[in-house]
Order: sequence, then C-alpha cells, then structure tokens
Amino acid sequence: MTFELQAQDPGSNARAGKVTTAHGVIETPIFMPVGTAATVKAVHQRELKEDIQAQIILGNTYHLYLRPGLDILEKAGGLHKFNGWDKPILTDSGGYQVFSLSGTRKIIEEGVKFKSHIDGSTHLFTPENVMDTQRTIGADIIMAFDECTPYPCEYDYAKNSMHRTHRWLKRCCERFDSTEGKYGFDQTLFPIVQGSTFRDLRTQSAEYIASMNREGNAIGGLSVGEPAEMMYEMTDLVCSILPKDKPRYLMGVGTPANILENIALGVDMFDCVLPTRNARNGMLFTTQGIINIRNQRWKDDFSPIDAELGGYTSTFYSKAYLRHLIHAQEYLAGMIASVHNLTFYLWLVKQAREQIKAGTFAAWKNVMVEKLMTRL
Ligand SMILES: CNc1nc2cc3nc(NC)[nH]c3cc2c(=O)[nH]1
Repeated sequence: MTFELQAQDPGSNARAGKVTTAHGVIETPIFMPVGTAATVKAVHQRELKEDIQAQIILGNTYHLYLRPGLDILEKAGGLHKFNGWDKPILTDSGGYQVFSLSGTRKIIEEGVKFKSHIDGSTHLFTPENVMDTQRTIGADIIMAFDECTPYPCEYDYAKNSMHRTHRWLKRCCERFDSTEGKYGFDQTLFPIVQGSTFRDLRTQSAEYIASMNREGNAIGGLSVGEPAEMMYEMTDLVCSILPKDKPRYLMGVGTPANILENIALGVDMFDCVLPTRNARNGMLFTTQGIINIRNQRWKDDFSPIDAELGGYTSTFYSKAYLRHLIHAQEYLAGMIASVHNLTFYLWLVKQAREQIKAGTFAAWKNVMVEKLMTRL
C-alpha cells in the first residue's frame, strides 16, 4: 500500500491524498461505509459503487468470524469474492466489537475471552489469531488487535491498557510480517493509537505507534462518548506526532461536523455506522441540514429527498413518499434512506477534497459545519 500526499490546505492541517491498495485507489479524505457482516446494511454492491461511489468499505472481524465463519470465507476465496465487492476493504480487528457486543468478556495478557452474542459459545481472540483471521478474510487494510478504553476511564487503567495494547501490537506485527496473503494480493497492517483522553498517554502512544513505521496509522479510543472538544484535542495532539507521509484513520467517526473538524486537524480516513443506522430511524443528512423524515411536516412535501445532492435515490423519491414508507415500516424505507445518507457522506468528503485542492477548505468548513447542523 502506498500514500501520495497531493495537497495541503493553507488555513488548516487538512490534506488531500491518494492511497493505492491491491484492489484500487482511495482518494482522501474518504468516508468508509461500514459493512459489518459482509454487507453494508440494505445496500446493493451496485448502488455502493455507482450511486454512492464508495471507494472502500469496512468489514468486522468479530462478526465475520462468528458468521459465516472462516471456512466459508476461505472456500469463497476471501470476502471480496464472497460479497462481490472488488474495490478496497478494511477490516477492524474485533477488539471493539468484543467490548461493545459480547456480554461476557475477560481480558488477559494472552488476549480476550468472550462469549458469542449469537449462540453463547466461548472464544479467545489473540493478536496472533486475529492476524490469521484477517488474512483469511482478505481485507486490503487490517487493524491491529487493541483495547479501546471506555470513556471515562481511570488514568491507571488507561496507562496499563495502553501498554498492553502496545505489547499486543508487537505480537501482531511479528505474526503479520511472518505470514503471507492467502489469495495472491498484499495486505497492510495499521497500528492503533490509544491513551484515552490523557495527553501524556496519547503522546506516548502516538510516538510508539509512529516508531513502528507501518504504512498507515489509526487513532482509536475516541468517539466513545467523550465531548467533541475532547475528541478534537486528542486528534490534534496525535496528528501532530504521527508522520505526515502516512494516512491517518480516525476510527468510528462520526457526524458530518465531526468529520469536517477532524479533516481540518489532519485526518484522512473515517468510518461510522451513523449514516446507515440513522437512516433506518428516518434521520436524514442532507445538503440543507438534518431531516427527521418521520415528522408530520413532510407528509405532503413531494419535493425530492435532496435535489442538490444528485444521484438516483435522492432525486427520484420524494420526502412524502419516504415518510410514508418509514411509517409503514416498509423494507424499501431503510434501503432508500441508507443509500441517501451514504451518498451524502461520500459527497461531503468529496467536497472537502475539492476545497483542500483549491486551498479554500478552512473557510468553507466553518460555513458547512453551521449549515449541516441545521435541523429542518
Ligand atoms: C479495531 N480496534 C478498534 N476499533 C475501534 C472502533 C471504534 N468505533 C468507535 N466509535 C463508534 N470508536 C472506536 C474505537 C476503536 C478502537 O479504539 N479500536
């Protein structure tokens, strides 16, 4: 994997770049739709590619390991073959899902013991077997096995957890660097910065992660309930330490405003379930602001969901029609709203990229953040 820095904004730390992977090119800043269990929920691969124009999607190691399971994925020739997505894929390493999904889990030096949220069976994720699992899934970019500390978090817990995450990272690198891709293409391992919301720990973790000299770096432990200002302070600090010539991936972020603010701080890659999860509840992000389509006021508004956004789904269907579908709990409701929200997120990062290349991002960002937060 390579990263080419293409432009830097004069009024902020925002940058535009190009990541090249075995399955194609990613233009940054980029938003990565989350495809938890081998699918971006309710969205066809064709829509992802043509309407949303996604360039890379996520898969979750925890979910894929439990279902369909590694034997099926290996027989299929990896996740790209299994779900038919032939562009880049990034998988997270399962640590976060174990903490957020599995009822019972126990952290030991070896790794994390947990019970499947599907059938209660017990499993152990270790740095080594999570590398092997991600080799079998076959994502272009895979994540180190780490602990995402909760918020708030005691200083001593955050310190001990960070050091364990660093020990786990060393084991991930040793295992990954001593194995090959299973399907004839190269994969890349990103380490993850932790340290919760403590400046000294964040500095220590960012310096250690930078010293591993991997092809890209991730920022973890954020978007876990901390105030946005705290997120921005930690991201700013970490981005000032991580190397400029490597892509920076801020995990689990975020709202449109969070994404623009973090682009200004120097982040290149984002993922979040918000666009698809909110869509299913009728919360739409639009170029004019946020719409709760369930609201009475859209009952007889036959204008397109978002005429400015373009794209088939956002212009073909009306607000009144989508409101009807949501109230009727029709499957098509989630499908339309998900494609719309993801089209918006990809549109937003594309606009940011154009503004950075034009050198006008800083002022544009401030106007956009205000506009995007408007509740219509
Ligand atoms: C795979 N490791 C890993 N995933 C994460 C996913 C996240 N998703 C959020 N908010 C939705 N924060 C996150 C942090 C981490 C993190 O610190 N580590």
